[in-house]
Amino acid sequence: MAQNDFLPEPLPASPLPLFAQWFSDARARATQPNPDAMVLATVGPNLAPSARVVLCKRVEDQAGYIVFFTNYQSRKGRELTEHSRAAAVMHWDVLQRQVRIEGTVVRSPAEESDAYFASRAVLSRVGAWASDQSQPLGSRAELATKVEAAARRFGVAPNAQDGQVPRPPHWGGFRLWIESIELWVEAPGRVHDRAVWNRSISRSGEYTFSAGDWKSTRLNP
Ligand SMILES: Cc1cc2nc3c(=O)[nH]c(=O)nc-3n(C[C@H](O)[C@H](O)[C@H](O)COP(=O)(O)O)c2cc1C
Ligand SMILES: Cc1ncc(COP(=O)(O)O)c(C=O)c1O
Repeated sequence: MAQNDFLPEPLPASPLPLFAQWFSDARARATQPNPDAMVLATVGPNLAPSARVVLCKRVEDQAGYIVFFTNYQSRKGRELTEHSRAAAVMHWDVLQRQVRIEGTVVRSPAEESDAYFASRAVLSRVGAWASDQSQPLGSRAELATKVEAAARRFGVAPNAQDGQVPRPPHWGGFRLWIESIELWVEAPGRVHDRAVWNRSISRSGEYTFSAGDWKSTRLNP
């Protein structure tokens, strides 16, 4: 990206097409090994925040949510089940861009999780059965034994390229519905370009929200 390629003036009514463009720019330019990586923050007991990296597997810019996949019994999975509020941050250093998202999660429909799980490498599918994500583990050898047992259960050889491994019921997607999104562009002298868009959303179905209009605000850096 050219330096000083700032946010449009006036700001667009919806930030989502621009966000989707930034996300696809980062993937197309392969700016880093995992350009779809984002830090995901959740709320734990006593309102303590916790954060970790996950991969953003889909940007749904028409409806206004993003999707990531994980173990529903992991720490993040349990925290999101208890408190549905979450925040995510993407940063593409080479593009001098940052995106901050805040919103509410719902689990993805089972068919969508099935479809994504089926697209994963077979050993990643075996691993999802073997790993009780975020639970204590005695040793690496203990995990290797669990991986071997899961592979045997589904008839998958150690060097297999494919196999029939169904999705574990405790593994699937979350849709993070966007209520607030900030787009940030780096600028010389730390005089960066920032704008935030907010909207209200209300649950309209098991997986869906209806959303009000966006309100945009430029911010000091
Ligand atoms: C680049 C990268 C991508 C990752 N993507 C995912 C992911 O999409 N889903 C996931 O469950 N864990 C992913 N992880 C592992 C998580 O960061 C984390 O270690 C794990 O999910 C356990 O988090 P928790 O104990 O907070 O639930 C990724 C880690 C890295 C470094
Ligand atoms: C534990 C775990 N689950 C899920 C993912 C999501 O990516 P993929 O479905 O491409 O394996 C990752 C990516 O690093 C991961 O580490």
